[in-house]
Amino acid sequence: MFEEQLTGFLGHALLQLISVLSYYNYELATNQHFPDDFGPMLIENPKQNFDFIIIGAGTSGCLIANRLSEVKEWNVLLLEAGTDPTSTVEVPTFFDRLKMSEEDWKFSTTKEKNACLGMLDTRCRLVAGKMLGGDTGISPMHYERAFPEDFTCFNESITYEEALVHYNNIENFVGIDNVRELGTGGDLTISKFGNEEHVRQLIYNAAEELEYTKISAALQNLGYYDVDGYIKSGSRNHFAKAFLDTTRNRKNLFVVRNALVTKIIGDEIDNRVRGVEVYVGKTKLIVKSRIEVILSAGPINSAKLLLLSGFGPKEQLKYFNIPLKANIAVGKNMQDHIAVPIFIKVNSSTANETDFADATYQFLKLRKGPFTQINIHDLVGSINTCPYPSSRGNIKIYHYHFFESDGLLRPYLEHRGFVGKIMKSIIKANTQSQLLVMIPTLVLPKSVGEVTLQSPCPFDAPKIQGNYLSEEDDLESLTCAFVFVERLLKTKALSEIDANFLHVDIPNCRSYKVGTLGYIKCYIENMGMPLSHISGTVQYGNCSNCDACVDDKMRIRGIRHLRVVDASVIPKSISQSLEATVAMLADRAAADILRTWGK
Ligand SMILES: Cc1cc2nc3c(=O)[nH]c(=O)nc-3n(C[C@H](O)[C@H](O)[C@H](O)COP(=O)(O)OP(=O)(O)OC[C@H]3O[C@@H](n4cnc5c(N)ncnc54)[C@H](O)[C@@H]3O)c2cc1C
Repeated sequence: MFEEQLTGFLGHALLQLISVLSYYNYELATNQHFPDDFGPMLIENPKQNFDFIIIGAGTSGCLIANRLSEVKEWNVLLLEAGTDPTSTVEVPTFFDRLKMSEEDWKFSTTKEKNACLGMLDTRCRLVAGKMLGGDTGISPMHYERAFPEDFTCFNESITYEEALVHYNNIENFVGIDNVRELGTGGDLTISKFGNEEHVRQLIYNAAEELEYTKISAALQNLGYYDVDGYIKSGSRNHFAKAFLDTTRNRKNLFVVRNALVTKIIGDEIDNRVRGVEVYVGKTKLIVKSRIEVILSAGPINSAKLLLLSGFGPKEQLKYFNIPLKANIAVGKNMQDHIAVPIFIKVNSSTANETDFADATYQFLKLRKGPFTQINIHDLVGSINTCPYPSSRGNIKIYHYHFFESDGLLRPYLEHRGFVGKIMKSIIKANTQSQLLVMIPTLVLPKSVGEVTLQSPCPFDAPKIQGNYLSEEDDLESLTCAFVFVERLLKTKALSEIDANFLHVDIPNCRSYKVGTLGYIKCYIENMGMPLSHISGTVQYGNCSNCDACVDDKMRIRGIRHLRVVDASVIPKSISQSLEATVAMLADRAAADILRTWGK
């Protein structure tokens, strides 16, 4: 079945690569980059004390573990629910195939009212990486610093100038196009993807006709650009590789896989956190921390774990009979970027001739060629639309290109959860023409969601109410972006390839005339989907009487020795992708920990 679906250029090439990998049992995954699994030793002796326990070896967890274990006197325990990234993670072009895999937490929202209406059961799928490296193992690897204006949400606790120091600490840009002056001495190698498909030049030309010129690595806020990526020598440079590799020989960093933390434990008398309850495989352990517990489980799981441990809204915890430790607004204020894929039929050929065997050889032997690329997803437009434009651009447009009868189209649609009729209509169109997908994404949404508990059982998924597009302004913004894409299709550049809007058969929108405002809104509500760029669930703030859960040092308010360091603390969606900023915050938190507890 899987093989039948893999037709089209990349589908064939993918199949070839997979068969070569399995025939030769080719090990692409690089677990030799990581410290050994300390799980068996921890089970044998759980009573040993650690100075720091870090929950989650994702983006923030790997970076913090790296920084803290630089201090030889500190013993650092890093607990990760997932395992080592597999071979698939290594190959950049497979980035979209990791959704719904074992390396994805596979979350979904409750039934939505204004978005994802064309998805199964009207639930939005949310993706989150479950492996060493976390989301950096599952994302398309875009690396973008936030804009100075994005820092207003930190209430002046973090200035752009301070952030620049930490961005620089992390980055190691290799290549010539470093106009934004990214750092060059850090652990995270960043470069360009180097895709040169003909169609991207046409998109650049079309955007230019609408006065959005090509900008270099987003030096300016508005325009089209080739985004930077954390890719190193043709492979994904996820954060476990970038930040755990150099720690391999340290004797004071202990990394445990298959370690699901189920509770943060402490003393009510002095409001002090003292360790965690964790299942290593099936073995339940209590592990103690001498200095701090650092929660870096990502924006959904960090909120869930805090709630399970008694840090959250009083009423909710009472409902689940969880003893209250701090009455704070955990789980409220969930922010995300929301996107709408617009499918476009391309009737002229835009394909570059590629030899499948050659592509496979190029990747396996030389780490070059199409497998080192992420389709044309590294081509990004940053534009401004009504009704509330922003100087940083309120809409990003991402791109994807499917060749005729492309076998990667079905998994693309399935992983996003589209209902059968919608899938069928798009796949049918693809048997006759190539498809270009333009994906306008609202990066500064007003709608706010919430993460709560489904039950007090730590093994149950949390309840996630996305509330996507619940604010009318958000729907208006995406409607304006949709109209912008229609204008792009009318440009001279895109007329050359006979690019036309694909009329997708969306059962809920059949009563609308295609092209009317009613149709566009219906299209957005049905096809609109989140990008899982989630933040805000444990929000940061420097005020004493507000919904902030952590202070400006990311410590849980009113609680000692517990910090939250991950995407959940960012209080408001930022206009750029999140990883660079999440890493910047982790580097800043590590510096603060070193200042506070260092000898
Ligand atoms: C599909 C996708 C694509 C994205 N694309 C981009 C992009 O291209 N560029 C960009 O800048 N941003 C992107 N983002 C956003 C960005 O990746 C995230 O905001 C950021 O990586 C989050 O980092 P984090 O440290 O908060 O959490 P994560 O990186 O998610 O790490 C959390 C880790 O904690 C582990 N964990 C969770 N619960 C427990 C527990 N109870 N016990 C033990 N371990 C636990 C998880 O398994 C995971 O490894 C993307 C996000 C997703 C999901």
